[in-house]
Amino acid sequence: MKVSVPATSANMGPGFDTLGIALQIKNQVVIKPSKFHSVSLKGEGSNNPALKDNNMFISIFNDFYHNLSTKRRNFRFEFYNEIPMSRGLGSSSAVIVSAISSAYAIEGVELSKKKLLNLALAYENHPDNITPAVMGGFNVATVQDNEVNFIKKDMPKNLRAIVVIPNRPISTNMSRKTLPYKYSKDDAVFNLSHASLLTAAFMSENWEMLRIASLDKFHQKYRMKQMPELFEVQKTSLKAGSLMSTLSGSGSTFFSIAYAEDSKKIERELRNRFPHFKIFTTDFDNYGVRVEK
Ligand SMILES: Nc1ncnc2c1ncn2[C@@H]1O[C@H](COP(=O)(O)OP(=O)(O)OP(=O)(O)O)[C@@H](O)[C@H]1O
Ligand SMILES: N[C@@H](CCO)C(=O)O
Repeated sequence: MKVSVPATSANMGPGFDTLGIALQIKNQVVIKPSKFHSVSLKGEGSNNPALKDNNMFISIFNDFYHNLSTKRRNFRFEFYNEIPMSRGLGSSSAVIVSAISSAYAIEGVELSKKKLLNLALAYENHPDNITPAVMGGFNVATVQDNEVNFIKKDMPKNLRAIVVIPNRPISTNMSRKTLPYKYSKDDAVFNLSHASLLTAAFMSENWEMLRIASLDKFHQKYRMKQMPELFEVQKTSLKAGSLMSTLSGSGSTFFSIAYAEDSKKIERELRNRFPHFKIFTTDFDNYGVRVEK
């Protein structure tokens, strides 16, 4: 059995804890019944031996598997990870979503994407990464009475994402602690109006509006101060022709959207300026988690 889950970029500027989009960068796990428990890791995280013993995937998988099954089978878990950890590309959401999906699939128990999303919420209480990880596409999501309510929009083929992945991680938990406890009414109205405009721009495919609509006063500047080069990444990307350029989730990755025909030039300029960062262009994912039995 094989499960794959896309990377996600959350917030998208002003949509703190609300907006998110799925990318064609994936984590994949292959699970096979086996005499003994074993784990193999390729790609991101493979240089971290602790992940073989103390792995968030295995612990969430076991929570669900032990609830769903009376049998005590052992498995071999083969992880192929493309999503870098603690870089703001939804690595934790991908693990949560794939672990829950895998436990249901291995037991042959039906699980709708809507139920999966609500189960994932118990492990990550903001819906902006888990929703696109499950559904794919661009998503607006809110939580009411422990349920995610969302609207999804498929991304068109003429746009690309350009990601700039710094060589240092930022932990989401730590980074949330650097944010103000309270915001002024002016800042609240600023973010409300920009997030609304950004959502309307995606829904109506008014891409030229993104440059203004993606401005934020809630979180980016506080987080980017931890890595001041990110201000230059943003300027370079916008100057080179990106439609928008925002901190991805809690960082440290910077995420830009551009027309397909502009994306390679933007990628080249970013690479020239920031040779020590990992920089590439990718498509959007419109499907979300995929289970192959
Ligand atoms: N492939 C993986 N296997 C096991 N655990 C992982 C994996 N990827 C991420 N994790 C766990 O998730 C933690 C990273 O979560 P964190 O929320 O800080 O970053 P992120 O999800 O990449 O960023 P963001 O939420 O801003 O997009 C890691 O420290 C590790 O505990
Ligand atoms: N909305 C979340 C995304 C990262 O998980 C944050 O900005 O902290």
